[in-house]
Amino acid sequence: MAITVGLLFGGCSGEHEVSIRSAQAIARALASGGNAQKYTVLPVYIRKDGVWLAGPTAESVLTAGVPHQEIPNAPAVTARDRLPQFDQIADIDIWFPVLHGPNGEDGTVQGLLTLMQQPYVGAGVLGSAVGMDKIAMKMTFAQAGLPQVKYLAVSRAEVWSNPCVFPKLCDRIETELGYPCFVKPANLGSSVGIAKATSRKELEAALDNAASYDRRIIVETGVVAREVECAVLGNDNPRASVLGEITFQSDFYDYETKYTSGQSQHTIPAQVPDDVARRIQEMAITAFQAVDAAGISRVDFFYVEATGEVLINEINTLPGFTATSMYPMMWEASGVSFEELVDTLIQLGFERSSTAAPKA
Ligand SMILES: Nc1ncnc2c1ncn2[C@@H]1O[C@H](COP(=O)(O)OP(=O)(O)OP(=O)(O)O)[C@@H](O)[C@H]1O
Ligand SMILES: C[C@@H](N)C(=O)O
Ligand SMILES: [Mg+2]
Ligand SMILES: [Mg+2]
Repeated sequence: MAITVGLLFGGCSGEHEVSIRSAQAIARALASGGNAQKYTVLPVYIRKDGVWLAGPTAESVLTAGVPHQEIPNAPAVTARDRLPQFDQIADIDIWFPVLHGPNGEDGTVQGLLTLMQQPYVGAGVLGSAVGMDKIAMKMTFAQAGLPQVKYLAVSRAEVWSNPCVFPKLCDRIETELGYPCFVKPANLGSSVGIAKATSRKELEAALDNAASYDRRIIVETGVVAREVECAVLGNDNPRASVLGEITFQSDFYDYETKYTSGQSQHTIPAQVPDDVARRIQEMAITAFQAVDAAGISRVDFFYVEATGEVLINEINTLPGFTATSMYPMMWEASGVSFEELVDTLIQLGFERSSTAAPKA
């Protein structure tokens, strides 16, 4: 009998639209070749307001590729409306959370599925939470000996609450990091809410904007470097893909550059010396294990060619699967087709859930 995969997508996150595009690609791969007989896909869509929808609405969002339009003047949503309708999801054998960003890639959904004793693809609560929060992630990477850019952790309260604190905060950033610096909401992805600041005025605006997305904000020294990524696949013995390099004309790899076809170029395998490639692959595995990721991750790096220095930027425990996303492309170039990749991820999800279950 076919395995029913609960394809969980959408979500309360600034990456909602990206999640829909990733889910479309995964649904196609699960319906192709040998996977078509092996798997039945049951789409489960989480609306931006947190309501879970299975059935025809989820199917139509997946087909159309656009978020569900909320009904004007609809009654206020209650906690009860948000909860998944269990009669519709009772047949699911394993969940594939294709959710990017907060409320999905951050351990929240993983916690719910763990409590329900449901197998799922990807990292558990710890790996998802640590991998999502760029401040916790960087502290973990530092502990694991991974080199990274200098950064400062900032809170929304420092940015918003007290007019005397804010100028001092900006002074500290200027003294300790200087310009250019990158201001980011700690818990987000797809470059949503990220800005490069080259002056005090830009820094102030960037902090205010990042604070609108998250209580936790990170400010980093800006580096001039090549951007290289590595895909990781596996549980306790993860393997690293060949590397990919991204190039673009824009100031940095922002949302539009990421998701508009033709705005970025991908070179896979990345043209870097063999020893550098090996070092980056090792660092990717170290990062994966340091945060306790599982199944899947993409690790992003800066390679400063002039000095040979490699700095880790971040890990993504549920990387994008869109047409311009690197994770499936790097595996394709490493000899793992998209169909094989989603099949492997599901098998790894079953394996992980059988070994992660606590002794009651
Ligand atoms: N410290 C930095 N120095 C130079 N460029 C940076 C720095 N931090 C981020 N960038 C630029 O911003 C982009 C997005 O940063 P980052 O990967 O941290 O964000 P993200 O939102 O988690 O992205 P995603 O999850 O989609 O990969 C980088 O790919 C790079 O182009
Ligand atoms: C989806 C996006 N956060 C990525 O890492 O690909
Ligand atoms: Mg990210
Ligand atoms: Mg990144």
